[in-house]
Amino acid sequence: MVLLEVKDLSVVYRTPFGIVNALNDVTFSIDKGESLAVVGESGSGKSTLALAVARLLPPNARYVSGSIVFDGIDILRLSSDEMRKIRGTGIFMVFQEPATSLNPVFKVKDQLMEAVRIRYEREGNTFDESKAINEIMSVLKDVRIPDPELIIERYPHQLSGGQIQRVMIAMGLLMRPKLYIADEPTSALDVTVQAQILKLLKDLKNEYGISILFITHDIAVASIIGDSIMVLYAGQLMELGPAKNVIYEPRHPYTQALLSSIPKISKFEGRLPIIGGSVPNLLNPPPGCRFHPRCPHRMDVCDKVVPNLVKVNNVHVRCHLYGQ
Ligand SMILES: Nc1ncnc2c1ncn2[C@@H]1O[C@H](COP(=O)(O)OP(=O)(O)OP(=O)(O)O)[C@@H](O)[C@H]1O
Repeated sequence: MVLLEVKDLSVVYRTPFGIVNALNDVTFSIDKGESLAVVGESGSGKSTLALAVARLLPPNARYVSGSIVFDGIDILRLSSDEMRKIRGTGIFMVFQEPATSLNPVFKVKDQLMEAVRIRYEREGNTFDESKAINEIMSVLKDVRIPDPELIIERYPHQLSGGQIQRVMIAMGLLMRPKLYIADEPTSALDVTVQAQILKLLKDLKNEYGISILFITHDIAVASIIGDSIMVLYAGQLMELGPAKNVIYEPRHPYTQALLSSIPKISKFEGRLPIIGGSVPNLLNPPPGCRFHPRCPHRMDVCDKVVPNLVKVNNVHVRCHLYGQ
């Protein structure tokens, strides 16, 4: 069953220097209980996509086209109040900087209590403090927080990055959203903690049937967390499909280049140079395929015509190598 369906989504930012074309015609869906990892270099539009889905784009952003249907509701048509109700309960988002997601003046316990209270309210139940505390302790154990009794009495600044991240994951679970959006939630953490949190997210996805939209610049991380992977480049969706296909039979030259930087999981070891050049300035994106200036397989057509998204087996790819 489809939970989130995004069609032809384009987003721009207005800036003093002109219009930044951050997302162009992005189409994808996420089923209930499925995870999609979005991967691409810095500036490819990943955060813009996550914020667009949660309707948390900054004021200088504008939806140019497309639709976002969440749980059967076209969320671009909702009022801010209606959207607020969906956020937190239907859609929960953990930001890149987890430290800024918690309120510095309240103890962890109060903030988790509030999350439970919001859910009780949504479900039409009367808030019961002792029941809520039991639930909080049980979820903190699920997220492998050591000494939860001590942690809940602390303020956010008294926690480590890994602890804050786990508290945020716990908060998401207490809210029981249908869609959990995580924007680079592990990138500030050390590798061991990153691996633990990814495993935890996967376990929780399976246990609670939560859908996940996971943003990362690291295709190795994407391959761990994503049932499917979307490769974004300069605001264009380049490849989208089941993780195993994208990782083991990458079709787009950009996906291949991303994979060549982690030879261990790729059969492309040593066959492609590490990707040269950088993501273009989106005030003035390259015409045609936005990857063409860096592409080792560039053809005459590539700087003239935007390739269509074509289906090759069960993967969608936007590249002239695969026809129009
Ligand atoms: N508030 C903003 N105003 C103007 N331009 C913006 C704004 N936020 C992002 N951009 C631009 O939009 C494009 C996409 O940015 P976005 O942050 O979505 O990419 P990203 O892939 O998430 O990158 P990163 O990994 O660095 O966060 C970039 O060119 C960026 O400079």
